[in-house]
Order: sequence, then C-alpha cells, then structure tokens
Amino acid sequence: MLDSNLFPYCDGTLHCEGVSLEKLAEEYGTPLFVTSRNSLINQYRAFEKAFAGLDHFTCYSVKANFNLHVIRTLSEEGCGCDVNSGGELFRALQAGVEPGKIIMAGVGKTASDIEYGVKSGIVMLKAESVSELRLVNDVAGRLGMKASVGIRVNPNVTAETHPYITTGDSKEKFGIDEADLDEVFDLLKTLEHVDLTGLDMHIGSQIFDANFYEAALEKLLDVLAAARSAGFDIRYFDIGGGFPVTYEPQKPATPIGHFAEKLIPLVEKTGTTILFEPGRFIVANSTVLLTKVLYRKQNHAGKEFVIVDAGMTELIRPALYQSYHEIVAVSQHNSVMVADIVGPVCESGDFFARERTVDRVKEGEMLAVLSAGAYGSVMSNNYNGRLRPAEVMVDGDNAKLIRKRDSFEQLIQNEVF
Ligand SMILES: Cc1ncc(COP(=O)(O)O)c(C=O)c1O
Ligand SMILES: N[C@@H](CCCC[NH3+])C(=O)O
Repeated sequence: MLDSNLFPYCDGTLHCEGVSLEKLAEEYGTPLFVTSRNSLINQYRAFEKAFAGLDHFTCYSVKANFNLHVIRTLSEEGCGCDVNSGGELFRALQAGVEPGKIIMAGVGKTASDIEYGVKSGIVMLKAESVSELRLVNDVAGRLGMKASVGIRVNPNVTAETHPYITTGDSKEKFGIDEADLDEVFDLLKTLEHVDLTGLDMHIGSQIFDANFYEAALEKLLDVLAAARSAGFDIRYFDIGGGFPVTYEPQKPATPIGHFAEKLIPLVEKTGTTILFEPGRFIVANSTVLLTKVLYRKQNHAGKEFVIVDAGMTELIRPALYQSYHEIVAVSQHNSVMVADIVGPVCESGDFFARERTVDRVKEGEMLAVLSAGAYGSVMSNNYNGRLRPAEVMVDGDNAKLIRKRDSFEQLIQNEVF
C-alpha cells in the first residue's frame, strides 16, 4: 500500500513525491517503474528505529531490487548489503558499498562466486552445505586467504506464507540441518582456511507472525551455545529478512515494531552483532509500475478485459504467486467497473488482477500497479521479445532515469549469429 504523502493525488493526477506520473509517462514512455527515493529512506529509517536498542547491522537484501541507485541510496544511509551471487556482489560494489558491509548468501554458490566474495574481503559468506564448506576452504587455500564463514541453519520451522517463499522448513533446499551440526563443527576444526564467525537463518518472506521467528531463533540460540562450547568465536548472528509489507489495505502487515519487541529480548544478550537482511520491507512500497491501457474489450459472457502494455514480463508476482497488487488510475475517476487487468504476453497467466473493481479507465489512459518495488524489475525478462522497462527515481520535484528501457539490439546482443 502506498504512502499517500509520497504518492499523492494533486489536481486529480497521481504523483510520485512532487512529480506527476502523467508527465513521467509522457517523457519516458510505459511500462515504467517509478521509485520514490524518500520512501526507501523512510523504510530503512523505520527499520533502524525499531531495532535501535540492539547491537545490530542491517544488510539490505539486494535481490529484492538491485538497481544501483536503490543500493546507493540505502548505502548512503549507512546500510550494508546481502548478496546472493557474484553478480549481485558486483552490483553492490559498483554501487559503492564497502566490502566490509557485505554478506553473501546462496544455496548454490559456484567456485567463482566464492572466490569473488573471499577476494573482495566481504564480512561473511554463508555456507549452506558440507560440500560448500569444503569448497570455500579449497578456494580460500588456493588464494592463500582465510574465509570468514557463517553457517545457514535450517531450523525446520514452516513460516506461514506462500509455499514458494518459505525457506526454513526441512522440506526445502536451504541451510544445514540442526542434526548435522556436530559433524559440521568437527569438520570445521580441520579446515584451515575457514574461520567460522557467524550463524544464520532465513525462514522465508512476507511473514506476518513473529512467533515463527521466535521458534527458529530458539533453535539458533541452541546452535550458538553448541558452537561456542565447541570453541568457535561466533561474532555474527544473522536473523535474515522476511519482514512483511501491506499489499492490500484489508490485510495490513504486522508493524516492524512488533517484530522488534518480540525479537530483541531473545537476542540482545548473545554477545554478537545481530545481522538483518530485509528486502521487501525496504523497497516494496517505494515503487509503482506505470502502464498504459492499450485496449478494452468485452466478451459475450459479459467479461470486461483491460489490456495494458505491461505484463508478467515486468511484474511476475501475480502470475507466479497469485499475489495481490492494488491498481489505480493515474487520473482520478469517479466511476468504477469490474474487469480483468491483463498484459500483452501470450500466456493466460499473464494478468495483474482478475474480476477486480477498478476505475473505469479508457483506452490510452494510465494505470499504476502499486507495491511493485520488491521482486518487480529484478524478475523482469525478455519473454515474447519484450523490452525490460525503464526505471525512474524521484526525489522531491526531481526525476532521474536510473535504468534505460531495453532496445531491440540488446535483445540479440549476446547471440552469436
Ligand atoms: C537469504 C535471504 N535473505 C534475505 C531475503 C530477503 O527477504 P525479504 O525480501 O522477504 O525481506 C531473502 C529472500 O527471501 C533471502 O533468501
Ligand atoms: N520473489 C518472491 C520473494 C522471494 C524471496 C527470495 N527468497 C516474491 O516476489 O514474493
């Protein structure tokens, strides 16, 4: 749900901060992602305020939105980064984030991801299997270095969220089972190029109930005690991300302060720096996807379709997770209709909303798909020969292009023909 202070209607037109979305669509075309810089800053500060009493460091999970300007805006506020691959590490470093503020996750890191992380001197690589620990040791040994490593523990806690984004259950591929950790500690004592510095969990995304964190943390605290009694100097205790946002006004997210109240007492006496990896919480509601109504049509069954110029190629969340995104007209209307809002892609799953009451827009008018800042642009693709959209960041009355629209030439540039 948008912050109406940052996305207000002025003279009947939706704005991002001080800039009219109509004007942005005219200047940059559609589909277009428009991000409020101050929304990013406000969310980061709200997170920091909630956990202010705790010795912690926040590493924004760049997988949610890896645009260089988004990363840089947060990094200028003092935030670090959580990256999931060499490619994301490259982005974070390019955006100017210091390696000493970066941690690396990833269930399938390659030797080159690991080498890049170790060479760059990041804070901690989070290992997710025994084989990975051995590989990290080999890579670091070859480099003549010692790698700072955290173990991602799979706490076997099934957080209630969409099944595709729950990650702390033992049915999922993530992390190392608690039951295997004694063996892991024994192995680590033999690995000369690995320094176990942290423990880590991440139980999923868009989690409303803090009890799931509590249940997982209790297990991670047992692991901390076991690691210490095995002689390891654990400095980082990483709780992951997953903090929720409101997509539907009828389903408001649990406030971040509630998570802080529940979690701080559990971890404040660990004698470690607590790491957080929020992604969605920081970026989801910072961005709208602007799209133009190409056609309207009714079929004989009385169904109304609004065909827009953005689709699952720009925002795949409704197709992949049946996610709800609010949709509003950029020019205010005073009458509504029930329609399917669908994209141009040749897939029946290419819709933003079905049977939704929306403003009675006409062809050529603009819609804004809200809460498109997390897992939006980053998951966009060129299926159907679609051009990934441009992105604009607004700060007060200023708008800046932060990503150009793909071109036809880019569609074939890597093909050897
Ligand atoms: C390891 C890890 N950390 C952090 C995140 C960010 O999650 P969210 O965007 O829900 O905060 C994810 C994604 O779920 C993740 O896999
Ligand atoms: N892409 C998912 C979130 C994935 C979280 C990454 N582990 C979404 O849009 O909700």
